[in-house]
Amino acid sequence: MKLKVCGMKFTENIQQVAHLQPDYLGFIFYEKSKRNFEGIIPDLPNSIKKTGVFVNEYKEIVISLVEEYGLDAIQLHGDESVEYVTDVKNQLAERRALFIEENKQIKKKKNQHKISKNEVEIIKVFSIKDEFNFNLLKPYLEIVDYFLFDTKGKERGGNGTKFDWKVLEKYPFEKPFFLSGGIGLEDVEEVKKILKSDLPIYALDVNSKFESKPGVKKIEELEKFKNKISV
Ligand SMILES: O=C(O)c1ccccc1N[C@@H]1O[C@H](COP(=O)(O)O)[C@@H](O)[C@H]1O
Repeated sequence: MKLKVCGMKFTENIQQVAHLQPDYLGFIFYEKSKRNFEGIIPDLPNSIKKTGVFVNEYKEIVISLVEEYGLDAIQLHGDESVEYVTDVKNQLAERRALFIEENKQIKKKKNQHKISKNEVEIIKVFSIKDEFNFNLLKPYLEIVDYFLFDTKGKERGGNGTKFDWKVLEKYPFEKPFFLSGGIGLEDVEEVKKILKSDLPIYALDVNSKFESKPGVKKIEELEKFKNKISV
């Protein structure tokens, strides 16, 4: 089971969490969030996918932050339409092809912008309250790599509350998804139960339930969680 730790903010804390070797580290690029990221991402092992979280952001800004930070994945956490996601995906692919071509010609070892080794993964978020119409996901199936299910709440994300995972029993697709929304150490048994189901859960996404304050993750608790879910 993959693990994504989201809402990273401070260098030392990022390095400590990276030491636990999660599969994804999330950086929120959303000014209204208490976890809005503005710093420099320290060097991370290649195994950790740097993920930018965006909420209805201008496409140009998404693309420029992907390049500035060498993001491996983008998590679209707003009301991004199929057209929006398709356009971002195409633009990222074009920029990548151009970058590779330029790099071949110039044979420069160092470039102004970083680029991920692989194509940028696209994770589209849908927030769930008590029920959900999974038909809404159909048009996204061809475009996105993963869905992420979070809990609908007052804030766009990081509400720290769980939705009723029973809703997922009606998930009709094979497309793998991230399970998110208020997951904490106290949920280990319930998490283990849902992981035994036939649902294509690809990763668990944790955030505010492992914080001492917004953006600061509790390392020992994260380590315990990681160990418990990987047994
Ligand atoms: O955490 C935030 O502040 C945030 C703001 C805007 C969009 C997404 C945000 N976080 C994402 O919310 C989910 C669930 O977090 P939590 O476990 O309920 O705290 C997670 O995917 C974060 O990426």
